[in-house]
Amino acid sequence: MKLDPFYLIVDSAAWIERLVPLGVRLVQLRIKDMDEGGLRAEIRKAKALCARHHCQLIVNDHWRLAIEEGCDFIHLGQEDLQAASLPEIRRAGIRLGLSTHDDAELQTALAAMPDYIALGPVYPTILKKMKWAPQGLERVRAWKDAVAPIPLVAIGGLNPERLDGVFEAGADSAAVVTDITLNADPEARTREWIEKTDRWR
Ligand SMILES: Cc1ncc(COP(=O)(O)OP(=O)(O)O)c(N)n1
Ligand SMILES: Cc1nc(C(=O)O)sc1CCOP(=O)(O)O
Ligand SMILES: [Mg+2]
Repeated sequence: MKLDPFYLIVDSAAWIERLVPLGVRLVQLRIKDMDEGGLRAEIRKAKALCARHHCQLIVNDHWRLAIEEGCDFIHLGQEDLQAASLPEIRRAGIRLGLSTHDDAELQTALAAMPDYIALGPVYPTILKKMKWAPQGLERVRAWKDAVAPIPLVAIGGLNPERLDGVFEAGADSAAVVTDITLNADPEARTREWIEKTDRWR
């Protein structure tokens, strides 16, 4: 499976409505702290927008709702995976991306045979407090050797200047939140990401 090299992560369908029409091909809806009705409405809206704009939607965390809403790709962290039912996910035929941060997590992820494996944080991130030190590019290289042919997603502190480094180290896709959502001009920054990832597409 080929992932687009630009993997946008946002926390609302409103962001998807704003940025996906610019040409984003891979987007994750990552919503924390919302009631089930609100989540369902956001997922439904995100799914419709992504279908209209030929963008792959990946739903973070809320795998049951994603299945119920007819989505076809989810992302889970290691704790999410422990609480989830892999057989149910497989029965639904939904694709699965998994987070990893160390060797033990990598072994757990490989055993689940996911559709991609994410490694982070490659650089320091301001989005959330993490217990892992930045992994660095050597770690991206080591992960690529361990996961291939499963696609590798790099995440954490990425910006356009860091993209060539992570792709040269073996990442297949680069995931981003704050470099875009906290940018003074998110639309212009999104276009910059699309352009900068073009040679890796
Ligand atoms: C592409 C990608 N990689 C990693 C994560 C992090 O997932 P997780 O560890 O479950 O943490 P939360 O994002 O749920 O806070 C991700 N969401 N996407
Ligand atoms: C959501 C997330 N997961 C990570 C991991 O390492 O698993 S790093 C991260 C935050 C990514 O945001 P930004 O691009 O703003 O650094
Ligand atoms: Mg999670």
